[in-house]
Amino acid sequence: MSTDRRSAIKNIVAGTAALSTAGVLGNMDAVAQPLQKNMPLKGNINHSACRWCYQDIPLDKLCAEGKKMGLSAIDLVGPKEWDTLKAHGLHSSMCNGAEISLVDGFNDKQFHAHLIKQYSEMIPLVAKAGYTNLICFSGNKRNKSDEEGWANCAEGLKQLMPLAEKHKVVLVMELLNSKLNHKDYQCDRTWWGAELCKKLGSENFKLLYDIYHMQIDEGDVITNIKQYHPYIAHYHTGGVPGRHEIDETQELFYPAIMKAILATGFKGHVAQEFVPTAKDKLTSLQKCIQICDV
Ligand SMILES: O=C(O)C(=O)CO
Repeated sequence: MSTDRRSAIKNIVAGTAALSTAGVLGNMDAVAQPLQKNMPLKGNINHSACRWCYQDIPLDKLCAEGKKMGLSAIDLVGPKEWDTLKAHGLHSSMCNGAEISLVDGFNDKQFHAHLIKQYSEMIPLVAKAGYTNLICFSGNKRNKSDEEGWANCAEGLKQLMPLAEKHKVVLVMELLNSKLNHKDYQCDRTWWGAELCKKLGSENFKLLYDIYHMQIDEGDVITNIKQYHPYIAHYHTGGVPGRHEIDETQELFYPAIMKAILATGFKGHVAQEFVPTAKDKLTSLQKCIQICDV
């Protein structure tokens, strides 16, 4: 290598290190950097984390530690735990507790009576607590075509829309992969969920775009977010493959995904839903928040 070329490369490396130390590259290099304990958050992304990923940590501790690292909400918590969130000044960004299960959902008429009763009871509770998003699921296909799934979901959900609209609650159907984790789940493609939103024609039914699940089933994450964002109320994260930390050990580049989400004008929450591999799960959570803090 010529001396000129070698010294040019040295200069680039030194320059990059200097920029990085000064924090100029910000979270674009947070992916591969160790956690920066006192890095202030930028305030553009509303950060949340899913309760189930930290089951062995008492909710009170998760809230206290989460708040310190910049969480403004916790996901997938039901009425019994809302008081704990409130005591810490945290929002419930995706309420649960009305669903039967991921496999038994709105795409099957045999569950409609039960689901309508449960959601009719839960919607006013969500509203009274000052929350908006309530999770729901399509259920498994069990040989139903796309058309039958859409028709059944629409028939069941339509009965809940007037109550949801009255209480300003949004029923949010989660997109899950059917290739690996939830075989036979029906709402497994963004276009399928968006079509259901169109059939319902209500701002009170939207989608939870789970970045981990959708990378597995359809990829094109940023393109799909750009195309379908009017139907998306909420986002979940997770590293692919493995659903672990969203750092340099996996294939998605979360800072770019977060920038694409912000560019759509999104004002909701992004909830971390990776299963930590690190012994110190809360340090992992803080680092993943930093990665997403664009
Ligand atoms: O169970 C799962 O895989 C989920 O993503 C639920 O949010």
